[in-house]
Amino acid sequence: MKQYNTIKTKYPDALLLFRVGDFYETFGEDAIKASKILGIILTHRNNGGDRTELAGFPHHSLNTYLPKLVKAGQRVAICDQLEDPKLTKSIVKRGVTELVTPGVALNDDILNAKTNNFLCAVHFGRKLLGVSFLDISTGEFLVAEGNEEQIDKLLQNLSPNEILVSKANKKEFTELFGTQYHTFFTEDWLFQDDYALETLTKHFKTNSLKGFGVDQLTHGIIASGVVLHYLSETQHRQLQHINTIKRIAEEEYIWMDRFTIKNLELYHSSNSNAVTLLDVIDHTISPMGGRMLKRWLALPLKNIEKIRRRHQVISHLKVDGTLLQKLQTGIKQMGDLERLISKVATGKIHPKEVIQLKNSLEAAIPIKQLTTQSSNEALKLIGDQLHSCDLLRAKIKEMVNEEAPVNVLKGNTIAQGYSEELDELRGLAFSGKEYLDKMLERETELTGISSLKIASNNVFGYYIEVRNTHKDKVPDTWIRKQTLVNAERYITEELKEYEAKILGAEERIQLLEQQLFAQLVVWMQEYIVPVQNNARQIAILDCLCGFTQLAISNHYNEPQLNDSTELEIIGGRHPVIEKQLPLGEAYIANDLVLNRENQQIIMITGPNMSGKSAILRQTALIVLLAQMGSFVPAESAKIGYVDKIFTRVGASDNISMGESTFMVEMNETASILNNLSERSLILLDEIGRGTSTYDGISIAWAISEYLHEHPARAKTLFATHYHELNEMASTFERIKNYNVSVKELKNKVLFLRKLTPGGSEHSFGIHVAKMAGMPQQVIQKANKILKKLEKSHSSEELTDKLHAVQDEMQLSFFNLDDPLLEQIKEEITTLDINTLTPVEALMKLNEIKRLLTKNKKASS
Ligand SMILES: Nc1ncnc2c1ncn2[C@@H]1O[C@H](COP(=O)(O)OP(=O)(O)OP(=O)(O)O)[C@@H](O)[C@H]1O
Repeated sequence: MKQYNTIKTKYPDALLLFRVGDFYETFGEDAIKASKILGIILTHRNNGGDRTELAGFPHHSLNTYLPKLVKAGQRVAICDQLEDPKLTKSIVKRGVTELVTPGVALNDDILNAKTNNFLCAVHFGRKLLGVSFLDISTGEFLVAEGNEEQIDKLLQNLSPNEILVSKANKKEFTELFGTQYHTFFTEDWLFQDDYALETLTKHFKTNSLKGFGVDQLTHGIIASGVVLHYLSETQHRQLQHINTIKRIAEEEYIWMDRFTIKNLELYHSSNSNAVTLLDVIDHTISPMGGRMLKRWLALPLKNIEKIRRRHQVISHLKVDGTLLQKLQTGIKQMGDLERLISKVATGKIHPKEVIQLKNSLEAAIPIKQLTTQSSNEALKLIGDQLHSCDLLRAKIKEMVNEEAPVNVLKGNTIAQGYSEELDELRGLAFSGKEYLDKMLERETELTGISSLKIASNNVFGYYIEVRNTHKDKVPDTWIRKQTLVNAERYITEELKEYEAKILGAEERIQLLEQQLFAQLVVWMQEYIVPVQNNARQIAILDCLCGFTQLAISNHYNEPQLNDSTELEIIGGRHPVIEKQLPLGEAYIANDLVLNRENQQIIMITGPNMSGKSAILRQTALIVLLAQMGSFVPAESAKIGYVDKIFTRVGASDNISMGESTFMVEMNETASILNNLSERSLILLDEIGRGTSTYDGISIAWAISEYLHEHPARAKTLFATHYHELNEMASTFERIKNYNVSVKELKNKVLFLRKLTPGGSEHSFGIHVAKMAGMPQQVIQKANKILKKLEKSHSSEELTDKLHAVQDEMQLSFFNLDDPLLEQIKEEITTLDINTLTPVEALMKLNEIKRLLTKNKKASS
């Protein structure tokens, strides 16, 4: 226990698995936790009067229990016996050989094949935050920096399994990013620029980080340094596969904030059973392809050329079905190249996996041939970049047995014919039977005993057994070892010698196989870079083949990307909803045009359940799919590439805890209005409905007007129940009204789901209530109340009032030509909010106030 306690104090935050003989034991608090998580029995033992809890499991079950502990969010320190207990008289030496945490895992049972397992660190700088992501199982190492929103978005997109934050920023981190992540709060001193730079340059064996193009990211570098430091702290020191660090070049990708990622249900859904976009579009067949697709979804491109290249490959493969099939057959035969080669680097690969690696590389050969011969440039490029790894494959073939076991100690790993010494020893060990048969024959003849038998047991090894009837014929040189009822067992000098030779040979074989295998693994490390590159090319190819499959099976078409700012979708569909409809029900396709000239904002009205949200979301998803490089669920689509997608859903659809839901809605919307660009696509779904009708209409009106008047003229779809907003179209030239049509049949509503020009008169909420099976009395009463209300608050009255306000206020900020207001506008627009402290902001406000009051006094 003294030894245990000394080791435990070094790992206070981890659950310590303490090897005792054939068991891993846990004590005290750890035992209570382990027994709960693993469902193993909790016992007690008295320890010099103190009662200690105890729970353990057999050491060979580590692979079963460890993943459960890590998946439950535990950091697990594995403490092993560092010497052979037989060779020591005192207490056996023990030490922690690995610290497994949710973000640092190499074990296949912990990892999810199609998902990266990122360890992340977030550094809080004075103005910016730095972030770094590292997947030790694949070798990817990424870095970025930005404001809270940008970091938040990256965290959402890359879903790290563990985040390291300095203790000093614990509160700040939880306030900004919530509590949904596994976090580990580390010592503050680690977050230092010089220490980080030293850690990184030492690892990469470079003088600076210039070569990686990340030397300017001071905060990102600090975060990256912390991540690398953590790896050594968790006893991971063989990291040759982490050979580069890449900046996440956010400016190259569509910007989506976290609300948008959530609202569009790209890869998570608030309802865990719901189907996400990823579920529908993922037709990849290799683990690395699956991981790549997630990355593409998180980071859709803006570069038209790059996007087109992906589309061209899909067009090509769609026509050449045989090529597609052949490529996919090849990809299917591959293991997880990326993770296999990482295991080579970390020295954790086992013989069977080496064979898998070889077979995977072999499967790449026909793929290389097929693609290099292709007339498609992008496919040809993939082929050219695939490395055939001839030497590596040949060496594995020569050295490792095709049927090699998982555990090298099981023997038969090194192929026959590779090592003369090994072959000789094997001959000796395996020719034993023949040797014993000969010995038996000889002794039978010499002694004249016909029923002699040679066998072995664990107690005294090889023996000769003589039945009692022949006892008296036994030579004097034999030594009696055991007496049975009907027989006696003897050993002889020759048998003992033979035994020693065999046992020696077996031990030597084991040692030699281990040595040779270890040498091979070290030799294989030369191939880390080419194999990693192959994995990347195969991942890209897998994604593109998957997109082709998707286009074929779901009838997607090629979108036309251009650098205009216009969006024209003909016959567009929602990729997820169309797959969910009951059998026989067809999804109704819709056309939609948005541009900055005459149709910038579309107000979509229509009853509940008519399909407003579906149109909004499908528009964003079609753009997103197109810019990921996929075909789209539409007859045709012309897309002026988009650089930001914002979506906001009215509060009652998006109930969040704690903060007022309306407040949340307004916060979210404010951040859109502050980040508009000419290429933004904005989807507002029922914004304003979280408050009273008048409040809601006023806010929705003001937001739409702001968007209309803003010089960016961002393309916007606004779904709303407030048909009063239809009035805006008469004043604002780029606002157009549409409705999702329904047909009224004798008090019933038939959803036509067609987007048609023009506004709609009322909301049909009561019809939907009726459809939902609300009792008849409730429906009748609601109808009566509605009629009364409509009489007393006619919506015409309301819209007249709105017009009056409009004339009076000339709300538009941008049309004001008062020189003082011009000056204030100038002041405000040139402010750099990012660098402003709260006090400076107050002072600025005070200054503006003074300007205004001075002006007022002067004019009075
Ligand atoms: N074009 C379509 N073709 C077929 N079914 C559709 C279509 N659009 C929507 N639906 C179906 O109608 C349901 C309701 O659509 P949606 O949520 O878009 O309505 P909504 O008008 O936004 O309703 P609410 O105002 O109540 O939020 C969808 O879940 C889907 O099942």
